[in-house]
Amino acid sequence: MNWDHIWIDVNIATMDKQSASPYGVINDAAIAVKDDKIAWIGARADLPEFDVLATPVYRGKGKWITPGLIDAHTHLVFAGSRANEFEQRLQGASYQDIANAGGGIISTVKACREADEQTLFDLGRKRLNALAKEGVTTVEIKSGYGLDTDTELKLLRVAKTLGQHHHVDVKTTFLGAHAIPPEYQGQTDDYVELVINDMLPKVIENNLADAVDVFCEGIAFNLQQTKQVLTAAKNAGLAIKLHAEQLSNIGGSELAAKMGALSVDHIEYLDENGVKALSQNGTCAVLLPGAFYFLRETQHPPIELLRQYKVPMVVASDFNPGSSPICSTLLMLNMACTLFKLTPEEALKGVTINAAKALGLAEQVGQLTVGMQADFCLWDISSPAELAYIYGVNPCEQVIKAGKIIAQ
Ligand SMILES: N=CN[C@@H](CCC(=O)O)C(=O)O
Ligand SMILES: [Zn+2]
Repeated sequence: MNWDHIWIDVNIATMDKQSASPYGVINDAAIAVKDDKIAWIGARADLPEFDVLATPVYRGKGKWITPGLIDAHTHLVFAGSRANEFEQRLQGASYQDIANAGGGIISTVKACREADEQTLFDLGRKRLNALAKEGVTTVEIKSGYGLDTDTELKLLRVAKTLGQHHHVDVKTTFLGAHAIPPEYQGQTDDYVELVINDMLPKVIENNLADAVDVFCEGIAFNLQQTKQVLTAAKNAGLAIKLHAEQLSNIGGSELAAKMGALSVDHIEYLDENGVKALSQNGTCAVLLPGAFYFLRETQHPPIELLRQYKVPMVVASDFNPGSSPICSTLLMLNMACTLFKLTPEEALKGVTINAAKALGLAEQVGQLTVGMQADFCLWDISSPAELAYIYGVNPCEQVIKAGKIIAQ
């Protein structure tokens, strides 16, 4: 066998959906890499003969390998701080009160319009580095803090450039319909027209986005406006997804699922009809425990129904300055278990195999099987459940991205 390198003396949580064992575990395993792909994986005892003199062999000393983590929902390119709003909320103001008074998302919009690309890039790189250190190898980044054509394009360009300069793969999402900008107050339909007829064509022309998202909510865009944006995106051949049912239930998830959305995200207020729609259309449910925690929400997402209807559950950081200023995908595993009662295995699926599906990457990443991209991490843990159990001492010892060993 002619491989680039091999890992032995490791236990592997493959997250292989065909495996009968929890986490797809293979104990005393080996994994071989050729080019950017997994060339062989299995029990070490079954490892075929290979050229021992020509192939570097790395020993994991009994540690664990998992797929590289995937954060399927972030807003990590932004400028400014909203610590003042954090203080206001602690004194009793709600997230909606602050948004209605012209703060919230709009306050970050002002900061992003003023920031130049280099500043946004530097801020984004720091945050991407923080995620990467904890084993993240793929991340989704949304725009949505520009709300005018130039700034939306600027944010997407920065996100794309981050992906080109970093070993972490970046998928970009155009979220022009995130909030109504001050200059369009009271004219939401006109703003939607700008999103569809000016921003979206330029996003497409410059190949800046893989998907389109909308914040479908009482304080943002209604069902009809949401449908218009998602239809335009679909017609242009882009994937669609939705911020939905975060603060109320206005039926966005059902609409998006029926339109073939990859995912609906937040979904605290999702009801059984909505869950059924996700199940029937193969739409993922993206759970964002960081926002639930930071906004001290009380309405829990319908985890039991999602299980019952076998909807793939994804766990993501939603890293952003307003509702989830927590730049750690790993911490989300713990929060998904403590706040939403996911099992550690469900949580880990939520940042690997299911997160890959939510980004349309199920054939490339998210599980460790032959032919998949060689994105994996070596962890200093004694079982995979430890990734969700303990937080604060980074257990990520090594990252392999597309077959390359990344200096940690
Ligand atoms: N819910 C809408 N958008 C973001 C929050 C953005 C912000 O408050 O800046 C979210 O996913 O939570
Ligand atoms: Zn979000």
